[in-house]
Amino acid sequence: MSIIIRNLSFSYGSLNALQDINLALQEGCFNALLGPNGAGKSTLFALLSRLYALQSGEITIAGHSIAHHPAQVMRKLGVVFQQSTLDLDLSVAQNLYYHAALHGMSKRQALPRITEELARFDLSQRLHDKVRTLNGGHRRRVEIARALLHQPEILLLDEPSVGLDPATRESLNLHIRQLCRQQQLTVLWATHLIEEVQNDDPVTILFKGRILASDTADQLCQQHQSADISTLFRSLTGTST
Ligand SMILES: Nc1ncnc2c1ncn2[C@@H]1O[C@H](COP(=O)(O)OP(=O)(O)OP(=O)(O)O)[C@@H](O)[C@H]1O
Repeated sequence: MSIIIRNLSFSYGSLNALQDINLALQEGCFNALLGPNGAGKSTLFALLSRLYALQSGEITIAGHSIAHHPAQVMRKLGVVFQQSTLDLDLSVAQNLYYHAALHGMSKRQALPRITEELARFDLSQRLHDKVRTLNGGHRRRVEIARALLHQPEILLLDEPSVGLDPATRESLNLHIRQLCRQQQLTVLWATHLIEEVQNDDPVTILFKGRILASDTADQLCQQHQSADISTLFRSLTGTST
């Protein structure tokens, strides 16, 4: 299941944050959305997750138009926002049960899902701890576990590794890649860190609200005769990340 975006534009007053975006994610893959600060990544996430209403263009998620079938879309989608939305004074369990309830799951239905996701992230022992006592990497893992509770087919992550140390960033990135391989999860991972992108990833480079390039990192480098994705990014945008 994938996301298809057609002719999407969005402005904040006179500022065009996204201009004529056309994009189809590769199913079951780690799709990277690469752009410097202000490129429009968070605005795109706000539209995909229905925080913002569409102004123009169309988005189809897992075959459903987000404008016409929002409930079906939300069932298929998991979202991890840039800023943490965990309640620090609730336990991990309380945060997860609350989210499960929002998706219509009873406590009895939620418990095996919570157990499974926390085990996957090596966090089973922290179930009854307050989120405040977890380090940044573990909080991120809880947020991802939460986004996966209702078994979405597509997972959106907006700069999930910001503020984490390099080793934690890498392990999070590898973990998400494993989910793509094992569960055919379709992932959209927004980042401004080029080292988080691998050569065979489908990559979209967003700059000042426009898509400058979209293909696998390898293909893009070949097409533009660039030594690597970092060099290509610099030559296309005039900036380094
Ligand atoms: N609520 C808002 N009101 C007005 N302008 C906004 C608002 N949110 C974002 N913008 C502007 O829209 C453009 C795109 O911002 P956006 O946050 O989507 O980019 P981004 O790629 O996510 O950047 P960052 O990595 O810094 O979050 C920027 O010029 C930003 O200043």
